[in-house]
Amino acid sequence: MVNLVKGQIRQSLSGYYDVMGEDGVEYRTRARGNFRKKGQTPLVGDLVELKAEKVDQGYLLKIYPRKNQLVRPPVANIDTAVVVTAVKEPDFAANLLDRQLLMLENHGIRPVIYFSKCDLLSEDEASEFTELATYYDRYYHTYMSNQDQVVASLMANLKDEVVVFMGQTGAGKSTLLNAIEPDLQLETGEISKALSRGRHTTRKVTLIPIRESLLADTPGFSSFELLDVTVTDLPTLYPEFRQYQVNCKYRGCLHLKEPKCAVKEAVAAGEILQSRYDNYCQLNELLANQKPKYR
Ligand SMILES: Nc1nc2c(ncn2[C@@H]2O[C@H](COP(=O)(O)OP(=O)(O)OP(=O)(O)O)[C@@H](O)[C@H]2O)c(=O)[nH]1
Ligand SMILES: [Zn+2]
Repeated sequence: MVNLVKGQIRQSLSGYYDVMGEDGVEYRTRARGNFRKKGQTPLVGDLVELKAEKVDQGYLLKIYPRKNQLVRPPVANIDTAVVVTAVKEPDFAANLLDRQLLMLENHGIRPVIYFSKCDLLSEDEASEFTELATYYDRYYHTYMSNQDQVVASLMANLKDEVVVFMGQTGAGKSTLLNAIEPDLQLETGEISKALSRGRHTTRKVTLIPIRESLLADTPGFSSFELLDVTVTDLPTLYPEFRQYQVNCKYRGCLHLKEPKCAVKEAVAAGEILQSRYDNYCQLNELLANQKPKYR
């Protein structure tokens, strides 16, 4: 008897896709040539339909439309990305954090911020960062690594979601994933990673069920590519701009040189963080000078 089942790809490894069926059964499947012809590659996180004579001999029939997808890690239908950002070592860079937040907003992925290495801050620096974290927390859930029960609060926020971890190299992604699930035993630190380079030659991506969420065990990297965003869409990716722009005098105000701009007034009044606004102006210039893309 041949079974037709709907499910979600939970793991991809050397051309095999392990699918958790809606019937609670795990199927090992392959993609037939029909996907290649269409130029489609199944991704972990994909909602699929499959046919299986035996649980280890299924094949994928259909991939349902994705709500989003990332390149690194290659995962589809992501609900939330935890942006791991070191407050020190490497030095905190507000514009890097902001770019990651924008990229995620643009993909329809909810960003959550995790400030790592807070234990390295002096008392003065710590109070400065707490202020910064409080600002970001108004618009995104924000955690500081030295908070009490930080892993438990973070995980409570990620229930029933597909979650990826991202951030600069050395930010502490593997360390955080290990704290969430010690069984992962991900290597941390540059030296141990350098020693084992080349050992893991197969590319495996897994969504692991941990405390009622599905976590990608492969951390992602920050993307420094130019955003695929128009100059007019850019300000809509800043939640605090969205909040103030209704009071701008001009419709479609880009908050640059326009008079009576509520966003600029909020920056001047210290209600919007100067670094966020400066970063916006920089990106606007970058996008405005970007060569048009022909598709
Ligand atoms: N003091 C302190 N060190 C940390 C913390 N989190 C991570 N580290 C250290 O920072 C270094 C990098 O951490 P990793 O977890 O390997 O960073 P990563 O983001 O996975 O790095 P890549 O795999 O290179 O992208 C390691 O030496 C960790 O021990 C923290 O909260 N406090
Ligand atoms: Zn404005």
